[in-house]
Amino acid sequence: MTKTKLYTLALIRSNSNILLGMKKRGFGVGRWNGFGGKVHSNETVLEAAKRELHEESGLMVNELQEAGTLRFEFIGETEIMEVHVFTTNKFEGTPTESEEMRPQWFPISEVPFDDMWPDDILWFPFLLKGQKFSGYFKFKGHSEILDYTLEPEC
Ligand SMILES: CCc1c(NC)nc(N)nc1N1CCCCC1
Repeated sequence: MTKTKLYTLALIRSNSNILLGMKKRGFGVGRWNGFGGKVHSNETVLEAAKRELHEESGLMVNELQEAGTLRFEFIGETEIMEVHVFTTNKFEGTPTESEEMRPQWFPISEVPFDDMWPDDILWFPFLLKGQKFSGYFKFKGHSEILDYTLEPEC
């Protein structure tokens, strides 16, 4: 029986820059990504997004904008990962390295897609345009997308 597990992902903007973190251990290690993780049973998705962002980057936010929803199937695994993507350009604090992530600002024109999850290059344009999106990706291993759907969502 396929189970869906909730995750968050927060992408922080500042003018023409975006904050990414180099994952230092665990799932996705060695790839740049936004900040996020699992939603705990005693919190909302939005609360989890703010908590994970603070834990992984040191930044504090009052508000996060919903940017989109991504669902991931990995061949051979029963769990569907449902990732709620958020963004904001209003934050407090200074990006600080954590045990999980090493934060770095990138100009939007220099997002290191070659060192990110392969789906990111597909949905980033929606995020950067402020167009909400909904996507479903079927992965074989951690680097091959077998098929996917991705559409704007009102
Ligand atoms: C593995 C799912 C995933 C993914 N594709 C496969 N792409 C990006 N950018 N982030 C992902 N998450 C973000 C939430 C925390 C887990 C990793």
